[in-house]
Amino acid sequence: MTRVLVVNCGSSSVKLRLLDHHNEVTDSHDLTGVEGTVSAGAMEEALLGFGAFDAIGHRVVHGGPDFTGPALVTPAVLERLRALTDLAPLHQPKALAGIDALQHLAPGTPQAVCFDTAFHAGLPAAAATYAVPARWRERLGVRRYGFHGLSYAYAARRAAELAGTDPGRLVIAHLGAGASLAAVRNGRSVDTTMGFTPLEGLVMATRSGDVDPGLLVWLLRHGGLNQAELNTGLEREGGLVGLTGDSDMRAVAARADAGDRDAVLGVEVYLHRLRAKIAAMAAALGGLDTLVFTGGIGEHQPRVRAGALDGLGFLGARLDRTANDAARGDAEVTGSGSRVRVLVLTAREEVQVAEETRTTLRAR
Ligand SMILES: Nc1ncnc2c1ncn2[C@@H]1O[C@H](COP(=O)(O)OP(=O)(O)O)[C@@H](O)[C@H]1O
Ligand SMILES: CC(=O)OP(=O)(O)O
Ligand SMILES: [Mg+2]
Repeated sequence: MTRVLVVNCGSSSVKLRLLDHHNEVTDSHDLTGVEGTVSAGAMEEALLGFGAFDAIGHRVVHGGPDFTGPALVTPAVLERLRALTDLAPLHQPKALAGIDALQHLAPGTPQAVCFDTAFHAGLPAAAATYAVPARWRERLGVRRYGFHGLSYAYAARRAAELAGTDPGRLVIAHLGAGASLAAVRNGRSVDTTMGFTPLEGLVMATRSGDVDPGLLVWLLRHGGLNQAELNTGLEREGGLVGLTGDSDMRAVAARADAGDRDAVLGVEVYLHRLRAKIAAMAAALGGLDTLVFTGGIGEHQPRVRAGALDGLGFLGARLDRTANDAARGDAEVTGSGSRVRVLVLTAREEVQVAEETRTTLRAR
């Protein structure tokens, strides 16, 4: 019966949603372009006019090795989350600041933390392990975690509901400011494109995604960069912004349409990587039955969906161009003769967070 205030600190936004006990969003506010942290003052202003709530649920990107499910916020939990800051530098400080702000604004209201990493906690060892020295893996805990799990958990359920059957070998593309893919079977993650941090994999708004690890060593030794500059280049000045000067796919796509050469290349690099990784996820599943697009770009950019499927005909995936261009909200965009169901789903991380928050409170 609990009304839950959900705080979703993404890399490019802070999204506040108040959900009633039916998971209907009754109040909502987005803070966009938020860098670094969120102050209590900003949070208080954003919450003006929101109705009453009984609990608060936070999306926290990194749960490290310890948090494989949601937890109630306690001083000890906060201490453990603070230790993970460098593993998700664009997200973790913001989420912690949000928890702190709400402890001041709504003292006594229970707060839960729900993790992006939890959905991938059961990744098969072959997908979770980097081929690095054993002492790094054992002493430093170097492994692949995976992220966007709250979005994947919701989308996997919703895909089954919409398709009216088990989605089978399911690949979900969460394409927002951050972007990743998950290979899902029977509701479980069997592979994903992000790793130890949310920097691995696809080209993102400001993150490079995959680069040759040898490049990093070379840049430190010969590129005149220190580790802070290397971090900034990969996390904040790479990806679409590094390729085109714009971090927002809307602007990049508009410039590409107008023939801007950097923007054309930016879209090509983005799509080249996306297609390659969709095929890799399909390989982890031994085939592909359902492909889902979600996240700001996945939901709102038909040209990115079309571009991703262009060249993936060998997987049996075809798009209905008209349905793809017209898709609003949750929609099926499968083309005729396609052996793969293609769906567009609105990302609803807040639903997953609200449900996990209620579960955590009940278990208290
Ligand atoms: N209405 C829209 N039309 C086209 N693109 C959009 C739209 N809304 C969002 N996007 C794209 O989605 C990106 C943000 O995705 P989102 O999932 O909201 O990000 P975050 O990672 O902050 O949660 C924007 O940078 C933009 O490129
Ligand atoms: C994990 C991650 O990259 O999240 P977001 O896309 O919200 O920045
Ligand atoms: Mg997001």
